[in-house]
Amino acid sequence: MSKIYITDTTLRDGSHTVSHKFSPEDVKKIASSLDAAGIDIIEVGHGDGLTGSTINYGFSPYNDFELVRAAASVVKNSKLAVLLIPGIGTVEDLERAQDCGANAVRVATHVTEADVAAQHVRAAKKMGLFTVGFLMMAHMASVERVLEEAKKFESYGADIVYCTDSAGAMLPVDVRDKISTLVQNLSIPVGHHSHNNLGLAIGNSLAAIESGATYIDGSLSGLGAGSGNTSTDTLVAVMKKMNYDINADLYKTMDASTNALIPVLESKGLKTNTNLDAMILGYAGCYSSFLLHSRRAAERFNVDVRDIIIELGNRKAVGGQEDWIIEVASDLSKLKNK
Ligand SMILES: C[C@H](O)CC(=O)C(=O)O
Ligand SMILES: [Mn+2]
Repeated sequence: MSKIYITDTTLRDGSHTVSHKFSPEDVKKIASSLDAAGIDIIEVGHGDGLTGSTINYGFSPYNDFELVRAAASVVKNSKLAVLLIPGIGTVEDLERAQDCGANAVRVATHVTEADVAAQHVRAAKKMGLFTVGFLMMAHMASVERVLEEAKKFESYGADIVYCTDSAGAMLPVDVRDKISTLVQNLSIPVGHHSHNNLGLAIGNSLAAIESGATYIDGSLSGLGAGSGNTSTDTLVAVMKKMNYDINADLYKTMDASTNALIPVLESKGLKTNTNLDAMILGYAGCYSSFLLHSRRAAERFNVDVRDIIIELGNRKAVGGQEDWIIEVASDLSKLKNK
């Protein structure tokens, strides 16, 4: 199985959800957690890309360059990306973003208009940036047309090309058709970016991976435009469960949501209905009604509730065996204090 690389777009697509009001401090908190979690690429900036802060797309109190600089001050291992939509941002903006610490760019165009990105992709490559061609609204074009446009990005020198479901309108069968055609006919890697408007983001991401995509987007707790993006947290859990080779660490990715993103959202009066302990029930194959008792046992024995749930899954506990929860928590506590 090929290695799968994850791009997290909490700080760019997720920016739509906070009306482009992530501050440099918010960016530092979230980007450092994503970096610590082993996320391969962290995208930062206005939701509509570099210099998107306008009357058309919504003003941000912070400019993209401040945000990139804030992320660059904490990111040690991940690539740091910006999104550039030719016509909104310019090559000069990209140079400035690079000066602030960006080392990757996603050049985004409508799915039938890759032509407008030729000079931006060539300039980005010349600047030594990791360069992604990002074909938006991919549901609107036929498989053949998506391939034709993707080939343009390849010919301009892009390192990867994305088939982007901007409207969250694609069904798994559409994702399979488009991604497998790109994979079979391009010599550069293929990526996919989902939106969850039909509740299909994780399923479509998996369909993309099973069709040969090796770059997948997510965002913490699924934060993003519309119903949000593929949740990076869930994506990492599912990929680990399926034994895919990824760099991200499951607990640290969850912690990035719980300890970085959620407090930032709460500070802005926003809430998510993320329930990551429940996600671990699915990861571990543990009975859903065990969650409440597991949380209580975690507190009582001062152990991580996720470890309890995973161990209950390993021991194949079923309904009626709730007493095992205490036993597992006690065993984990003894191991911890050994
Ligand atoms: C500018 C858009 O928000 C880019 C994107 O994430 C998408 O098309 O989806
Ligand atoms: Mn998007």
